[in-house]
Amino acid sequence: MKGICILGATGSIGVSTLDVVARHPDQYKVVALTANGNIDVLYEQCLAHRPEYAVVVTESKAEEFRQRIAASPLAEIKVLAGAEALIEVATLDNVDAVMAAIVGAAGLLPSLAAAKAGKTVLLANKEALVMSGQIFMRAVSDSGAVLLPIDSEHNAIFQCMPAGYTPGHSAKQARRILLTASGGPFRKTPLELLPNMTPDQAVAHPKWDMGRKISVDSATMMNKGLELIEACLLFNMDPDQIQVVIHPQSIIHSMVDYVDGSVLAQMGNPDMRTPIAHAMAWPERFDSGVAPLDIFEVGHMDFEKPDLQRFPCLRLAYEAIKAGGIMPTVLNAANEIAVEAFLNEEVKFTDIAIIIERSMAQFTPDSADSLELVLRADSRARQAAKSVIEGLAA
Ligand SMILES: NC(=O)C1=CN([C@@H]2O[C@H](COP(=O)(O)OP(=O)(O)OC[C@H]3O[C@@H](n4cnc5c(N)ncnc54)[C@H](OP(=O)(O)O)[C@@H]3O)[C@@H](O)[C@H]2O)C=CC1
Ligand SMILES: CC(=O)[C@@H](O)[C@H](O)COP(=O)(O)O
Ligand SMILES: [Mn+2]
Repeated sequence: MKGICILGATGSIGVSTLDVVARHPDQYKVVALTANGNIDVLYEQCLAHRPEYAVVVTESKAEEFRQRIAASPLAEIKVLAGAEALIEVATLDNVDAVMAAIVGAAGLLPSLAAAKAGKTVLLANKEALVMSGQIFMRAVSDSGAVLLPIDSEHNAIFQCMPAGYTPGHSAKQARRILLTASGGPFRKTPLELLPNMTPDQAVAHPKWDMGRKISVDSATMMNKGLELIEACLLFNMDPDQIQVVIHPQSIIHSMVDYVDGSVLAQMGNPDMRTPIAHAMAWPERFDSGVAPLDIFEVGHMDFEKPDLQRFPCLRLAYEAIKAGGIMPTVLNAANEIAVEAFLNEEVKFTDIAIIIERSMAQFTPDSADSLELVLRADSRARQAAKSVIEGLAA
């Protein structure tokens, strides 16, 4: 029996993870669940899964949650508050696996703590890896942690790697990765209409049901930019070895091209329970609840080159990873600020790329060799992006 801690339990990945956990009560026991402030969903999850710990990051919500728990049949659950508590539960002795599913930079410190503690890290929180890069990968190799990709493309690539492959290493006979992308909701939208796209239109992903931030990232294709950087780190490849391919059906979740000309692909219905179950059962397999793929229903599959004029965020991500140093951290931080402003209707959809580009222009690719340097770059980039937004509004 493995103990699991789910960071970001109340989000889209967290809910899918608990769905998989519920199918395998003989293999997984929920030790800890965490939320930022969504205590209604957290309460229902506690009722269903009876964790030892529940963490609510927002202090006022944590107090409300404590009172609700105390007056319920769940009184034995220990309720912790604040961001420090995320680290505490991610490193508990009886936690074997940590699902890193907090959105954005807020997930970095607990995910990194899990890696340093030698846990099996099920990594959905791509922003944590993009912003910390080699620091994260070194923490994994130094501690002997097991790092398993949850992001559908990276999980697919991992499945297409040779037997015995460990993330972070080169697979010598693999010469290229074909990283698939749906193209998002605006793949065919006339360019002149893009500035008018609303948050509701941007989060209406054609194939995947996800949280709001990653859905906007898919619409700008910054999601693919972050995934490009994630793939360079996880599979030890140069950005030039990674070809982004728009595949609107989202049935192939990525491919690996080998030196002998073989191209291996992983396919399946677009449902995150597949990569989650794959990683949770690895190196075995177990049921995810996902229906078998109806290949006749799929009928045919299309592939297109991404248009960098339509998707400037993808170009910015290539520039950031090629520049190196703190630039991926800056890219990620500026994107988080820009997406938040867009979701709050403070800036236009097309301003997202402008904000990131103008923020990046204020930085040089200085060293990102320590956590302190990364956190400082993250904070400075957020400030830069906020100043750009003020400039746009003026
Ligand atoms: N959704 C998907 O299909 C996929 C997601 N991913 C990645 O997985 C991660 C999670 O995505 P997704 O589940 O869609 O996101 P959601 O927005 O649905 O969920 C985010 C989770 O993080 C919590 N959270 C938000 N802010 C904080 C904070 N400051 N401190 C602590 N916890 C916080 C939320 O808590 P609360 O509910 O209380 O606000 C919630 O549990 C992202 O990094 C995303 O890129 C990767 C591939 C696919
Ligand atoms: C499910 C998943 O892994 C997402 O990251 C997905 O890839 C988003 O779709 P896009 O290809 O549109 O970014
Ligand atoms: Mn993905």
